[in-house]
This record gives sequence, structure tokens and C-alpha cells, in this order.
Amino acid sequence: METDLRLESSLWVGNKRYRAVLTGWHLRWTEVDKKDRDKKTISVPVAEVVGVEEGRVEILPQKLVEDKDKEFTVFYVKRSSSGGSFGLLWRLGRTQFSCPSRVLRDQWTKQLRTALKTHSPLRPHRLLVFINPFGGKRKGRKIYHSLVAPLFELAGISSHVIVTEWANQARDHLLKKDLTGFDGVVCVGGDGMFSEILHGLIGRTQQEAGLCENDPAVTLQPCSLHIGIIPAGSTDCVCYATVGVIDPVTSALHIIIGDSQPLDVCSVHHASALVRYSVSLVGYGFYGDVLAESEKHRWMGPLRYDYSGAMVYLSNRSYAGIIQYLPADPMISTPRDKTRCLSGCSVCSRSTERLFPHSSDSASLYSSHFSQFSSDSEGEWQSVEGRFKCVSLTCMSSSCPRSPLGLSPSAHLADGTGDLILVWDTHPLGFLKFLHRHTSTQDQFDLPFVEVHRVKAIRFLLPSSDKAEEAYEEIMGQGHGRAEEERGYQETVNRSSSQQHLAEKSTGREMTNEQKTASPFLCGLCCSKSPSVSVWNCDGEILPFTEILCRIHGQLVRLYARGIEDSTNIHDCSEQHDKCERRCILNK
Ligand SMILES: CCCCCCCCCCCCC/C=C/[C@@H](O)[C@H](CO)NC(=O)CCCCCCCCCCCCCCC
Ligand SMILES: Nc1ncnc2c1ncn2[C@@H]1O[C@H](COP(=O)(O)OP(=O)(O)OP(=O)(O)O)[C@@H](O)[C@H]1O
Ligand SMILES: [Ca+2]
Repeated sequence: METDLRLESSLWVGNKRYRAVLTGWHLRWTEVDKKDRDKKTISVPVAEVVGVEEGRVEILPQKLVEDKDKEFTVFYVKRSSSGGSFGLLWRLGRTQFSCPSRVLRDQWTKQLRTALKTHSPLRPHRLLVFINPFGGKRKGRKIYHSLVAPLFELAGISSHVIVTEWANQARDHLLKKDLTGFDGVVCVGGDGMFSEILHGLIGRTQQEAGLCENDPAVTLQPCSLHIGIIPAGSTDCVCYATVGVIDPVTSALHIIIGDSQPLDVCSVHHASALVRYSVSLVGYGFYGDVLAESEKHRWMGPLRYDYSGAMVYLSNRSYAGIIQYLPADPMISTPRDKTRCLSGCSVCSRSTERLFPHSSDSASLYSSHFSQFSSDSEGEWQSVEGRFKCVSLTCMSSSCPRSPLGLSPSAHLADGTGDLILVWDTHPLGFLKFLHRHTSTQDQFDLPFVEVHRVKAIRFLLPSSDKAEEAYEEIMGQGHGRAEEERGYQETVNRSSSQQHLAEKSTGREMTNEQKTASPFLCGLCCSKSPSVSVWNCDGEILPFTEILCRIHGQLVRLYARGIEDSTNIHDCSEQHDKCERRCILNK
């Protein structure tokens, strides 16, 4: 659909003359003094124009403006291959145009700005930015001020920046402070910082809607503010899995042009109370143990996961459990259908219609999909019991630099389901094979001891023989390196002598002095008895409970992102675009 915004004229770029055309959707310029077959058109979608400035303008290393009379500069998104990752790097493209007159120059800048307003409705005007100065290599502030802020300024975005001084400051700000006038919230940090924003925004939205987050059967209200992630942490899995690269400039450009990627969120409950939200991994057994072990070695930085992974692997543990799950409709998609959720994913688009059937009607947008969880046409609860190396639930692929295709390569970002991966107890070499397949394109589910199910909810229970052990460990709060101040939303049992007594009573065991003081979590290597109960890793946080219920809430939040762009579709078909049969990223 073209609009009446069309503007066409001759313009100069350097010493070459071009025919430039602006339609509602594209800005195109073609060199005129060339033979037809050598003519090349550069085409920029209006949605990917970052800004338009009068004059010859540079923004880096500092803003410089010259020759304001007949010139204008257009800034736009330019793609390049990222080398290692699957996604594409975005960079700021810049072209300076000269016009025959100032009147024509003003016409071009005015029309371009009007086109931007009309065709990019989700571009943010005002953002609330939280910077974790201690995340990753402690470069959050520098990354924001040197790489991101100049781009925001160019795009006319005003931002209110808060450099956090303590953990959970961003979450609490979002829960309590006035957010009027903001279009989105940006976090500069890693997955932990993203999780703070996630909890703050979801909590605030439910408070305002008068909904109870504790009840897993309640349909939560999707958040209206978008979330932007500027990666500056030591683990940036959410950014990697939604953008395809970990690169602050790419992420800033996605924010500026107002890209919008819905994301499924899993709520985790224990005993009728909300414990936490997750978007990537809720994992018991191996991934829980790795996280618990890694907390002891924080000083190692990101390497702590590899070290702890090796230690936990060598301890060769498995855990008993009962897993109940509510299957999703297998006619829509399955975890083994070999598809990938890429930018413009059709499974996710169809899910939007299914999850929000009358999305133009805002009242029904927020009240229509309760049936997803409560009365399922899709299936009955299933149950399995046994010993597992690990039990993982992931709402998305959870791809990351360590595992470029992720825990579940065919999972979708926004289809309202999660993938439940059950790895039954097996020989250590079999488990190593499973782990190793995460680093390649080999199918990690094509192993006899691995099961994967696409689900809408799961429940995890301990066999009755292990419940006493769990009660003992939970009451003593022992051994899992649990963060004291952050025990989910529920305050767990305080440690006291009466509770020690309770623990002893419930397990029928008396604690030794050593047990009272020590933290013997990783004892598989040196002790005869390894623990029979593991912990849950919820997006990098240890959960204080073992028996949990998880429910996937389809498209509960929206990120300034567009999913992973398929780098095999980047090609230049500008001359023959109408005849191009490949899905072209550059000219769509
Ligand atoms: C033989 C090589 C095997 C390599 C196996 C690689 C599997 C990698 C799977 C990564 C899954 C990441 C899921 C995302 C979780 C995030 O929400 C969360 C917050 O940032 N991160 C973690 O919990 C951090 C969890 C980090 C888990 C890292 C596990 C590393 C395992 C290394 C095993 C070595 C075995 C060596 C045997 C001698
Ligand atoms: N000013 C602060 N001081 C201490 N902790 C903070 C501060 N601001 C945020 N945090 C907390 O720091 C944690 C880790 O932050 P972030 O995810 O940004 O970095 P990271 O390096 O990727 O972290 P990790 O190494 O734990 O994966 C978050 O859980 C967040 O709550
Ligand atoms: Ca999903």
C-alpha cells in the first residue's frame, strides 16, 4: 500500500546524481548517469530510518553540523553479518544528500519526518533507562553513554537514566514509582537485570489491573510498556535469543525504530503463591546444581559455569521426581518439527490471533484467553515418574553463545507454550553426548534417554520418600548457596533452633555439628551420599522451593526486538526486487 506522501526529485550524493523517491514505505535512490544495467538502487524502509537532520551531520565521535542550506543527512539501519552468531549486526548507515534548493531540502526533511511518524507508530519518545554499573565487566555506564545515548539523541528520544545503587532497585522503582509518560523501560546489564525489569513491569501491570499473581489460573494482563535490553552483563541469553547477537548498537537501533517482539513468560508457583517469573530456563537437576555450584565461584566470572558444569557432571547425579505436564496442541507445532522461530515467525503470528482473538477490542485483549489454562481442548494432564539427570522447561529456544541453537532449537518466542525436556538417568557418557550436542547442530533430542514435550503448564513433585529430605534441607536452608535476601516473593522459613528441631523431627535424623554449620552441597565427589534433592534454576536464580507449578503466559511482555533475522536471507536484489523469490530482508 503506497500513500500520497510520494516525493520524487533529483538529488546529489557526493558528485553523483541520483533519482530519489520517497513513498510511504521506502526511501530509494538510483544513480541516473549510468547505463541501465549498471544502475543500482539503494532502498531503505522508512521503518528503518533512524533520523533526518538538516546539513552535513556526523554524530560520532561527536556531533558536527556543516552546510545547513541545501543539504540533509539521513541515518538508517545498515546490516552486516555478525561473523560468529546466527543473527545480523545492525549499524548506523548515513547518507548526505544535496538538493538544488533550500525549498526542496525542506520538503525532503519534512516529508521524511512525516513518513516516520505515520509508519512507525511504536517508536519510543521517552524511555526509562536502568544501568547496572556492576553487571558483566562493569562497563554498563560506558556502553550506554558512548554507544547508545548518542543514537537516542539523534532519534529524538529523551531518556531518564537511573544508575542503580543496589540490587532490586529497578524492580522496586517499577513497582512503586510514577511511570506516566514513558513508552518503554531499558535495562543496561545482563539477564539478572532483565529479570528485575520483567518482575517490576509484570507486577505493576497486575497491581493496576487488580489481578492476583499468586493464582496460576488467573490470566495475567500483558504489559503495555516495552522492554529494551542493552546487553552489558556476563550472561545475556535473553538478548541473544531475541536479537541473535549480543551487541549494544544493534539493540539500541531495535529500540529506536520501535521494533516489537512479544515474549512468553512462565510463572512459577509454590503452595498457591507466586515464586518468580522466567523467560528462558526453569531447570532442575544438572542446571540447578551448576548454578548452585557456580555461586561459590563468582570470582571466576563467566568461566564459573564451565568449571561448575564440569564439577557437577563428574559428580554424576540424578534425582527422583514426578513430572506432570499439560500438553499443547501438537497440530500447531512440536519441539521436533525442525522449524526455527525467526523474525516474522508464522507460528507466533498465528498464536497472537489465537491468544488475543479480538485484539482490536482492548477489553477482550486482556480477558479472552483464560481458557488456555483452565479448560483445555488441547489435552489432559500427563504424568511421568522416575530418576532424571535434568528436567528443563524453556519458553523459548534459550540460545546463547555457549549453545547457538539453544536448549530447544525449535521453541518459539511467542506461541504461548514452553518445551519440557526430560533427560532420564543414564550412563555419564550418554549424558555428555547430550550436553555436547547443545554446542552443534546435532539433534539433542534424538537420544533414547531424552524426551521433549511442548506444554502449557507443568507440575513437579517429589516422591514421598524424598519429601522428608526436602523438608529437612528447606527448613535448614542448607547447602544450595541460596541468596538470603532474595527468596522469591515468599519469605521462606527462618532458621531457628525450633526449626532445626522441626527438621530433625520431619526427617527422623539428628543433625551433626558439621551439618549445622557446613554447606555441603557439592558432596558427590567427596562424600558417599549425594543429595537426593536438587534445586531449581530459574533464569539464573535459585528457587527456594522444590515442588513447583509452572504456567506459560503467552505474549505477556513485549521487547524492542524482532526475533532473529535469518542471515541466509541477506542478499542484494534491489534491481530485480519485484522478481525476487527469496524473502528479502533488505527490501521488505
Ligand atoms: C561438553 C560441552 C558441553 C557444553 C554444554 C553447554 C550447554 C549450554 C546450555 C546453556 C543453556 C543456557 C540456558 C539459559 C539460562 C539463563 O536463563 C541463565 C541466566 O543467565 N543462565 C544460567 O543459569 C547459566 C547456566 C549455565 C549452564 C552452563 C552449563 C555448562 C556445562 C558445561 C559442561 C561441561 C562438561 C564437561 C565434562 C568433562
Ligand atoms: N547497583 C547494584 N548493586 C548490586 N547488584 C545490582 C545492582 N544493580 C543490579 N544488581 C543486581 O545484579 C545482578 C546481576 O546483574 P546483571 O544481570 O546485570 O549482570 P551479570 O554480570 O550478567 O550478572 P551475573 O554475573 O549474575 O549473571 C542482578 O540480579 C541485579 O539484580
Ligand atoms: Ca514459547
